[in-house]
Amino acid sequence: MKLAICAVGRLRKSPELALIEDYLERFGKAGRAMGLGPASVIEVEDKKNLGMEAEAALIERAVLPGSVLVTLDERGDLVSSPEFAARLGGWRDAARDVTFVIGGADGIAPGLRAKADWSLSFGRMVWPHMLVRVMLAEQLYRAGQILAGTPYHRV
Ligand SMILES: C[S@@+](CC[C@H](N)C(=O)[O-])C[C@H]1O[C@@H](n2cnc3c(N)ncnc32)[C@H](O)[C@@H]1O
Repeated sequence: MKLAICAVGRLRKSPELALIEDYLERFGKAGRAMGLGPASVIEVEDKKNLGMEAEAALIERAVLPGSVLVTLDERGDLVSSPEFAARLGGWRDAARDVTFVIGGADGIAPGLRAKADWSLSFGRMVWPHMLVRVMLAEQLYRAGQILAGTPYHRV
């Protein structure tokens, strides 16, 4: 099962990048024995600044073929970490790859949002897209730990 985080904009060397790399590496290592992952980051960049629709076209080209399309959106579903883990486990059991899409400064174009299989919210507040990448990477690692039954996740 492959996972991709498809995001708008290039993340340069930064504390956020270090966190993302760390969580995704740990997720990949722990997930190998469970058929979870690996997870990679695919960055798209609208160099001409043509806006949300142009970004959406770039994102659609980068989506893993045949994958479950999940948009990260403050208007999406609010779920607990165990619920998120259960979804991930279900996709794994169904042999589905998953692409998570994080929008740029203007968000995700409505047309692309309408194509999503699921929309996930990290709360009703709007977070900077670089932080959303970090939060998603951590939740993937956490989900792997929940599915593995380790004590990392405590309620
Ligand atoms: C700065 S936000 C853009 C917000 C924009 N006003 C909009 O209408 O979507 C950039 C991206 O971060 C993600 N994001 C921001 N806050 C989020 C939240 N609470 N839950 C899930 N994703 C979020 C979304 O993918 C969003 O497109």
